[in-house]
Amino acid sequence: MKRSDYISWDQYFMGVASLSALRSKDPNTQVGACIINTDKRIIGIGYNGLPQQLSDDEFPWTKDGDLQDTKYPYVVHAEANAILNATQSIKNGVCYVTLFPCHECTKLLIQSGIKELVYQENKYENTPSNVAAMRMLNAAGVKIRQFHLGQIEIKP
Ligand SMILES: Nc1nc(=O)n([C@H]2C[C@H](O)[C@@H](COP(=O)(O)O)O2)cc1CO
Ligand SMILES: [Zn+2]
Repeated sequence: MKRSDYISWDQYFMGVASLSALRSKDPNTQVGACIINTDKRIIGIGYNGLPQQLSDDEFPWTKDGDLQDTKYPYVVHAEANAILNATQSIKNGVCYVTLFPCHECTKLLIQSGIKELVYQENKYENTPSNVAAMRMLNAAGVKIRQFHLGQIEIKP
């Protein structure tokens, strides 16, 4: 008889997104994203980090100060990296992300044809970026749902 305690699709894809987030060098917020196609195949993964060729040791990771002295102008968001890393069109795909997307990534996701967004946390709920993102996702008819990974037991 087959095992009954295997992980669900949601746990699997959010698990991949969470594992990806562990690669982030951001000391404050680590985000991971995993995009799947309509066949439930993973077609793009990403985490928040600097563009390639830029040194994680030479650019700032701070939140405060003049914009150019913070991480904000330099970091590529997890969702943007997942889109850029995609091996095929993400049209009609689903994006699993550990943190609700910002307004900029939301535009990229909508424009790439994502039809569903599954997020885990939403620690910036009600900020202007979050409200704008939610407005665009709703207007574009993207299905939005929250999914908490919870504890996954890794067994042989
Ligand atoms: N959905 C997201 N994907 C992301 O990759 N990020 C990144 C950008 C920064 O590296 C970090 C947020 O930094 P902080 O302001 O929480 O210290 O997370 C942020 C969000 C939030 O909208
Ligand atoms: Zn973003």
